[in-house]
Amino acid sequence: MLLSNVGWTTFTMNQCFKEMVTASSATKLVFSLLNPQLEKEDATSAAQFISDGAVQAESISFAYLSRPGKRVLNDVSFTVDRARSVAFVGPSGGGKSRLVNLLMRFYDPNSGQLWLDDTPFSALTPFQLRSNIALVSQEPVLFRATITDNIRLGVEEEVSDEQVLEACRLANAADFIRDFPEASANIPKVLRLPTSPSGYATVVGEKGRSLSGGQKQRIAIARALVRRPKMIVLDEATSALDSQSEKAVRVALESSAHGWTSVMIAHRLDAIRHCDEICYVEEGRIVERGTHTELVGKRAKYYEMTKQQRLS
Ligand SMILES: Nc1ncnc2c1ncn2[C@@H]1O[C@H](COP(=O)(O)OP(=O)(O)OP(=O)(O)O)[C@@H](O)[C@H]1O
Repeated sequence: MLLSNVGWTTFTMNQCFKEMVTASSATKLVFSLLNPQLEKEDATSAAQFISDGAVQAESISFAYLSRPGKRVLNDVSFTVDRARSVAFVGPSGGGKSRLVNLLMRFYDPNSGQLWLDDTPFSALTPFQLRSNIALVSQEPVLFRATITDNIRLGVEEEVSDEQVLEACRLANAADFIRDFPEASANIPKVLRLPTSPSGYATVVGEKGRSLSGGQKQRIAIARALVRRPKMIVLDEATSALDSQSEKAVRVALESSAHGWTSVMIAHRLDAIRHCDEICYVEEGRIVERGTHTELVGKRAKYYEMTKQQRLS
């Protein structure tokens, strides 16, 4: 999503990555290519911003420049307290992904304001914001590098092997990674995990071609977790998992157990029914909100969705 938002083609990125050896050098290059301004801000800015993980949207509206007359978000307000979870559901085209775009500050709202704790988004640099919020999208971008390097990608500070393993365990990825062959002939020793040499040193093909959709999604979740974010945004991030695997990830990621805040978007209601609050988004507005039980009790739009999915 980030790549498409700045207009880079996959072809260009592939060219860049052909000669890459380590993820850390790749990361620096990617970030500077994607947004030179970010690097500048980074160098001159601003203290690191450490959030509690509470987010608030106050009457936000948004329209694309190409369609100024059509508000894809219209007077949307919500609050997610620290370590709580909120889900956005609703029909296709309702505006859920636009909300994620605003939360990650890929765009700014035309009116209204978003807050991270008590600080308006507009007072934070993108770097300050994104170092607190990790996004996992439906189709994560993986690079031709080892699984470990794909997971460590973008993290400036030291990430230990144990942290990588723990993140993979939570993301329900540890088992399939352990069973992968190590493509040892081509891997410099320095890239191998001493604690678990097999699997993690496997080089995934370009764009993660050698992995299934569900495996890519779980690696992307592990990548988000090693950043130790205050907030995790899951945009259809488990859509390719079977229901057993999705449940394992969901239980492991419970916000209350880890202290992070989660924002989830999903079409499969099974994946979000446990959230503290569920918002039904339609035509750019939140038209229903409450817990799963409350919304089912309303016998309205959310309830209809549960019926379509045969969910009780
Ligand atoms: N780049 C764009 N320019 C103009 N309109 C856009 C653009 N991207 C999305 N839209 C419009 O914004 C509206 C909201 O789209 P959005 O992707 O947020 O919906 P969604 O609820 O996430 O849908 P889905 O569940 O299918 O992912 C849609 O009407 C869509 O056509």
